[in-house]
Amino acid sequence: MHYCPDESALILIRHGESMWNEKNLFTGMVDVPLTKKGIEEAIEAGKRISNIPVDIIYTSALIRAQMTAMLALTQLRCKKVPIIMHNESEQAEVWSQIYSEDTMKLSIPVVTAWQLNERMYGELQGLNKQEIAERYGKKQVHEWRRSYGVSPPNGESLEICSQRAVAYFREHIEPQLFSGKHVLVAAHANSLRSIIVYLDKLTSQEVTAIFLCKDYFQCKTFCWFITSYLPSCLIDQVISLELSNGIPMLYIYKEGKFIRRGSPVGSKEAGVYAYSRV
Ligand SMILES: O=C(O)[C@@H](CO)OP(=O)(O)O
Repeated sequence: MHYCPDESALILIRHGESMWNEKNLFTGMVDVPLTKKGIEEAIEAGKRISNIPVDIIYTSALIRAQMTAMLALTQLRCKKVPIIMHNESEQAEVWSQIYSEDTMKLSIPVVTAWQLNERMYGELQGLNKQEIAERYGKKQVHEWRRSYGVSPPNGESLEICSQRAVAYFREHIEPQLFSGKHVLVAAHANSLRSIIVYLDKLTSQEVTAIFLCKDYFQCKTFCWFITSYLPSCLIDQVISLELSNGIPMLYIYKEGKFIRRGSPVGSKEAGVYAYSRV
């Protein structure tokens, strides 16, 4: 499919596997790097979006998302250089100036924002997910992990995480898309889930229902019921709200609407992207 001048692409990528994902530990705002597998996932994600002419990148302030963005960018066909913008102080901004228009044209600004960080998991951070499920019960842990309004002990609920992530998206990222820029966002399971809820205009009740369904998907009879009675759009949402590590999700912004296009797969022809259902 070719790009139309009046549409812009929004690519959401959850970071590749982190060293605490590998150990099945609650990570939240703890800043851990990618594993070797996570590095490979990030490079593979880059291959899948290599034809999309990204104009600007947003990542969280955490290294696993920043590594994912930088590694994915090594695969971009346009061969532009991603440059992390430093505006943590006036001096940082001045001292990181680029004094060449041509060089600027060959670079892609990378904006880091703590508002896109993973939800803060409070007193669960660093603890093993399996052990916590055995200690507090699967239902309680599922509620902490996947409900909309319930917070883990001294942590953020998805709702609280959404308030900061979606506010940032609307204030900083949406205007870029409105102006026709193609945007890549490399972030985390819950901050991206928050943004998808906003893009798909889901209500908090639908989010909770979706996670209840997802939980029962493993149960055969319930699965028969759900696939026979639930609208396919909701079943799709059960799948797409859970972004897998390093699998890009593509939205097209067109005429004031966000259209989910599934996960892009790189194609041989420049400027063309195909997409597969997630
Ligand atoms: O531990 C975390 O930070 C998150 C994402 O890995 O876990 P969960 O999938 O339970 O939200």
